[in-house]
Amino acid sequence: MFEQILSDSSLVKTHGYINGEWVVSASGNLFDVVNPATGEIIAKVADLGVVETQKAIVAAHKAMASWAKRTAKEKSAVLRKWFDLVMSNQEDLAKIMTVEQGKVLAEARGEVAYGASYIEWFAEESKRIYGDILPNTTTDRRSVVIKQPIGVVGAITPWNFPIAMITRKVAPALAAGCSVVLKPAAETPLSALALVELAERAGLPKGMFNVVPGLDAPQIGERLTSHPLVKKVTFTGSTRVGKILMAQSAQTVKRTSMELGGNAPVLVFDDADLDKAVQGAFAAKFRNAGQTCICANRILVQSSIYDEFVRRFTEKAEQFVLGEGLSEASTMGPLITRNAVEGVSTLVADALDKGASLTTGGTQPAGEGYFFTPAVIRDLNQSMRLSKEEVFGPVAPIFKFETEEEAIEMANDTEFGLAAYLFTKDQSRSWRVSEALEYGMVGVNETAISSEMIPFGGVKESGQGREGSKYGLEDYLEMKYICLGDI
Ligand SMILES: NC(=O)c1ccc[n+]([C@@H]2O[C@H](COP(=O)([O-])OP(=O)(O)OC[C@H]3O[C@@H](n4cnc5c(N)ncnc54)[C@H](O)[C@@H]3O)[C@@H](O)[C@H]2O)c1
Ligand SMILES: O=C[C@H](O)CS(=O)(=O)O
Repeated sequence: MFEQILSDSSLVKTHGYINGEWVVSASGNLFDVVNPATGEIIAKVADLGVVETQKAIVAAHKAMASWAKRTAKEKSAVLRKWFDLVMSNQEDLAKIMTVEQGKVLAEARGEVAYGASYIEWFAEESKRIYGDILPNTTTDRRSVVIKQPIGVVGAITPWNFPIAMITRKVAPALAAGCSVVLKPAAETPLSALALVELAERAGLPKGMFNVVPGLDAPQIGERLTSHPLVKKVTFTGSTRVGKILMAQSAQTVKRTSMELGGNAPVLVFDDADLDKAVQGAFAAKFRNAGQTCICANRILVQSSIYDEFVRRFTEKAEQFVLGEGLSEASTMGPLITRNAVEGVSTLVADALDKGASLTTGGTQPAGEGYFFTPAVIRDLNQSMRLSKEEVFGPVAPIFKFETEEEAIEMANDTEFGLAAYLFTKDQSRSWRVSEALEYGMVGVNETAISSEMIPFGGVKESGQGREGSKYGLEDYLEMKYICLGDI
């Protein structure tokens, strides 16, 4: 097994974690965790279901009372200790992530630090939950607003950022005083289980953070969205699943936070710094082998610089070294599954069938891993699936536009609204276009826009709520108005 590459092999956990105990499935079932670079089974994890989810919810509910009695500073200290432990185990966590998700080690190390930054940030924010005293209509009363934890949080997360998508939810939930029942993606449970092991080592009380790995996501999700003790559902994943969870949550009027699908356009105007635009679009496209929700999904380039942009972008794409993420020589890993490769291949074939052309890549190398050579496609049109669908893979469709108005129309022609980017030296254009783009986040001459200090989230069918920043706690707090009469 791969544990021998770790300094602390006890971080590899294969049971669920409920109420401070490592538990096997009531059914005795296990599911395989596969290394996408080799197709090999690297672990067998307990396949938990409704029975265990129910137990986790009850434990989470009971645990909140004692956590609520701790001061903000005491909560902060536990979160800070958790942050310190994640960072001191960064290398092991990165290796666990690479073998189960595939991303190259350098990216995995970066994600561990990025995920840890949310714990650090909310360790501090836990001391900044403020209320309010409001003016009144009479002099014999006082109006007070206090903030209280919303309650037990059900969380469901994706495989593409196996640590950061979890800490971006669990850290603010704990900071706000909420307990959590998490169902991680079945493709990447080991990262989630290592995280909760470190939370336990940090002194987080039992029941405050529970992890329910399981293959039957719909049944676990149904429990989390319908149980009356769960007051909040927070989800990161596809818009398709987000809609299911929102509908299920409506039956008990749960509050939801949804971080859903994306279809990010990159607008490159002819007055842009071309090198900066190529580099920015390239980084946004190929991070995590193109498997991020804010990846450059459509690259829109003004006609006068189109050919030169395509040439320079292609030149960079041809430099990737595909390989297993543990190898320092690799600069791009595999996709998450064989199905993901087939999905990306189908999108490329559709574009080529309708008249587009490849300038590089677009092939499936021989071997057991789920690799796809980074593809650059030119001369596309709006009839092609790549103009509408989220690629979630290393394929860069480069579209041409003539005018600013046409670029904005193309960019907004999608049900998604997560992130968008534009490159221009014209300051008035940067404001004009940023305000016209129907997206929750806009990068101007920059595509590395994510951090724990910004409000991450989308509009339209990319979701609701924000994660991170000074706004991030609000999703886990309820506001209570107290009217003090007879003053
Ligand atoms: N907005 C963001 O911050 C963000 C971040 C990462 C990924 N995503 C999006 O996620 C998608 C890719 O991730 P994915 O393939 O893991 O998404 P997915 O929606 O297939 O799965 C996400 C999670 O939901 C679970 N799930 C699936 N069906 C479910 C159901 N019926 N009920 C309950 N849970 C269910 C999965 O097991 C997984 O844990 C892309 O669309 C990407 O844009 C968005
Ligand atoms: O895939 C979605 C992630 O939220 C992207 S980022 O790592 O937060 O930029």
